[in-house]
Amino acid sequence: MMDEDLNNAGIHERRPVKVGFIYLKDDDPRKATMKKLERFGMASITRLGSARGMVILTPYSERVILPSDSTLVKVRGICLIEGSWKRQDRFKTITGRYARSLPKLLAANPVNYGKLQILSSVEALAAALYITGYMDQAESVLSKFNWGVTFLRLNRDPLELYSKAMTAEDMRNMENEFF
Ligand SMILES: C[S@@+](CC[C@H](N)C(=O)[O-])C[C@H]1O[C@@H](n2cnc3c(N)ncnc32)[C@H](O)[C@@H]1O
Repeated sequence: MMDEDLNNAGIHERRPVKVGFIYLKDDDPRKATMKKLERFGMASITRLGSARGMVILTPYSERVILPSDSTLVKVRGICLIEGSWKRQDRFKTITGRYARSLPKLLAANPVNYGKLQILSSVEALAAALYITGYMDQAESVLSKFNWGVTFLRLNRDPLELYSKAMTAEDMRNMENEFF
């Protein structure tokens, strides 16, 4: 491999996973976690059409995210649905070819602290990044929130284990170990 190719390969490896979000404008924009990441240049609003080509995170997907989705995530990017949990009817039907749900985790954000599965968008994003091997980016997005580090602390053991799951069945068994 030529030096230039090696450099390009290195740059490609270091480039962060692309992060998008479908913005339903349900919540106060000052509180929406994806709007905050947008201000830091770490996420951008995505139209539904483009989002369908990304890995959409939704609790309604029957396919759980797995470590083997790492390349898919790198190539396609991750898309959150930034809407209110109180208006789930609005995002129930949003899905796509690469949609994934997350295994069970605890929320650490002040609105839903300690609740299972009711994650904020940034927590869901960080979990997906962690499970697929992008731990640095997971820490980096959470670092913008003063409770972000608590999410990793609260879920450290399950996340470590989930990041070794080979199959959806493995993942289910692992979830049962914790919750
Ligand atoms: C309902 S919104 C609420 C966002 C909140 N308003 C905020 O400021 O972060 C949370 C989003 O995170 C993702 N998410 C949360 N929990 C999830 C889970 N268990 N599985 C997959 N995605 C999840 C989904 O994209 C979901 O729409």
